Amino acid sequence: MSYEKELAAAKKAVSLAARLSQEVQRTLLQSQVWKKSDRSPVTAADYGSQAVVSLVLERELQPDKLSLVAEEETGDLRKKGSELFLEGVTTLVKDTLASEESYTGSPLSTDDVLNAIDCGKSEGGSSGSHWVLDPIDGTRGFVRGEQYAVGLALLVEGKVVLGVMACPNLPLASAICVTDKSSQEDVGCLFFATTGSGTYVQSLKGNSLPQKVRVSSNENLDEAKFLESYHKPIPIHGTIAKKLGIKALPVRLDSQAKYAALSRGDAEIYLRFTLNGYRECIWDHAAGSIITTEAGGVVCDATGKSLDFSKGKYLAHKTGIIVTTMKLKPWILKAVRESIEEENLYF
Ligand SMILES: Nc1ncnc2c1ncn2[C@@H]1O[C@H](COP(=O)(O)O)[C@@H](OP(=O)(O)O)[C@H]1O
Ligand SMILES: [Mg+2]
Ligand SMILES: [Mg+2]
Ligand SMILES: [Mg+2]
Repeated sequence: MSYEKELAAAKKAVSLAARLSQEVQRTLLQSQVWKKSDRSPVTAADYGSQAVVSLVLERELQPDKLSLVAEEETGDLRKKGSELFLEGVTTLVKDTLASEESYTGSPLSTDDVLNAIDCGKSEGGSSGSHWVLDPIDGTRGFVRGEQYAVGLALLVEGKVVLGVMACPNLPLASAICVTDKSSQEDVGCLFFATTGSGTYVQSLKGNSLPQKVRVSSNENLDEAKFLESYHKPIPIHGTIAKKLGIKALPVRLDSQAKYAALSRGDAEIYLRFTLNGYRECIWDHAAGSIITTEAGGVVCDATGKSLDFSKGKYLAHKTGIIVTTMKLKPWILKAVRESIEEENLYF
């Protein structure tokens, strides 16, 4: 199956959500950053992006029932005192949809926006088709004015078959080796992949044709570049990198932009070990994983097994996510195994 119609709808949804998020990022004030019950940040862009993607998928695909597994919920938006904020989100969604010719003139109420966000309550699973959405991944990076992504994937019978990811602040040239000023200014990437058809990137501005991307062919660990999350140092990453003989310091990036950067060869390794038994959500990895594997990369857990997206909203895996190239996988897994043993870590 080619998933042509689904891909076109997903690209449209993600591009519009990215447009909304860029608008918010330009004018965001610290006072507009809310805290969720787990203390993590959320903004009008997280809610607005989820509403836009939900509404666009609904309008473009007109499914009997849209099944969407998405990060945001409407509990806080429905509380007393949130009315102004909700009005603001509704205006953002309305203006974003109105910027698309085919959607001009459709009325939209705050209830429509709340219902569109609530549409993301599906639990996913191993049967049927489910869309998986992280409306703003890397909200911390978004708030700092740095990297973030809008990640949308389609799960069919428990397998990711399509992924689209917008990285509005990622240079088209490279996330790491920015050589001249013009390549720094040319930012905003849209990555997409469907099963068996490879991974492509195009400018988010829509002014270039899609280019096929491949992971790095570098086998020399001395020169390998390694990515990790921005927000928390994870000691075992350093142990693994030292064992591998990697000379460069890790490059810290927020969001699934790490998967996208690796898919086009900006870096060879992305390690994601977590502290305190944190459970990974599927929306943090679904789009990124297919974008990497379709570009010839590998995404697995600390034991070398592929990630399983079929168990509901959480990933079922042995702690530690490893993203790398086929060629380097055996070396990384060996270093991971030895580091886990040496540090007496039992996951
Ligand atoms: N303690 C933790 N360990 C690992 N991931 C965490 C975490 N707390 C939150 N996250 C997840 O990590 C994501 C960001 O990943 P990264 O660090 O690669 O930028 C967050 O996505 P959101 O920003 O969408 O909430 C959130 O889901
Ligand atoms: Mg996320
Ligand atoms: Mg998010
Ligand atoms: Mg979040």
